[in-house]
Amino acid sequence: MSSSQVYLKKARYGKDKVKLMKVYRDNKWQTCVELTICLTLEGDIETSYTEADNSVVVTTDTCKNTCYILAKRSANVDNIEVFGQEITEHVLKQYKHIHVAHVEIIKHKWSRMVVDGELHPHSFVRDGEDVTTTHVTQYRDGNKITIESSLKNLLVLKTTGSAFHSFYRDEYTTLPEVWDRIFSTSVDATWRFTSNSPSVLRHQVNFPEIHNSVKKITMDTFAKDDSASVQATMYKMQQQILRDNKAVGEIDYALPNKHYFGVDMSKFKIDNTDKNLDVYQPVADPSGLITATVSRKTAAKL
Ligand SMILES: O=c1[nH]c(=O)c2[nH]c(=O)[nH]c2[nH]1
Repeated sequence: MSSSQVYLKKARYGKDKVKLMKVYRDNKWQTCVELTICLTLEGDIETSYTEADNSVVVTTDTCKNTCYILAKRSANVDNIEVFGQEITEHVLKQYKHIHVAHVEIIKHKWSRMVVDGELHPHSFVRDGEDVTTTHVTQYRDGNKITIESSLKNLLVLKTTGSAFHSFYRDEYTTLPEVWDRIFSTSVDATWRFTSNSPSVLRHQVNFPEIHNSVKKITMDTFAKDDSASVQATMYKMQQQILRDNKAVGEIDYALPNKHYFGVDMSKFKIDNTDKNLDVYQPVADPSGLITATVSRKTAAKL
């Protein structure tokens, strides 16, 4: 293939899996924040690919150093959307040929320990594999910024209060209708903010409060809803989140339906059905996968 037939359509590079821990010390009380960061850059970098011109390359090692140095200076490492913006703003100010900065941050969970019935000042426990994340993208063009944040891997289960019946049936359908089943899922929720004003996003949105609200609404709705299906329960979560969080423009959910099927004990003349059903087989795969995006008809007010 001659070189005239191809062109560099897209290019983006940087450092992934930058692991970082910051400890804030306030007299007796200490707080720790553990992050995994991916910082990637776009801009006038084509010649590094097409002409082996490294003069335009801000090294991936520099990207890593930038994360550590800004973490050292920042009072906001815990507030991942704001810390992400601090990094994107720095990159666009420092490197005039870089036009888009992406920062993806995963915040790992360290919850304060309760020891002898009291919160401990400097000991923490990983009490769940759920994480919060953000992806901040800042563009030189128009000073535009987008922020997409998530709650991931929140594993939940309820032993009743979930049914699934009256679904479409044809000659391919074998699933029995159920009025009472186990419902378990691993929540993956992603919500978006968009603004042409980075300073509005930075100063007028309480990002940690929104993370807490998404988690609380997800768990409250999951527990309280008399679920007709994963689809219907999910939509209730999304509606409530948009109702309570005016800065959020749109929210996606992806909920795997982690099946627990009753074990067939009829061969042993044991009734493990209906009211006698209490032994289940968790089935890792295949799992259902239910997704939806719920958006505002008019843009979020920011
Ligand atoms: O809540 C559910 N939604 C489905 O679409 C579905 N499909 C299925 O087999 N079980 C379920 N459960």
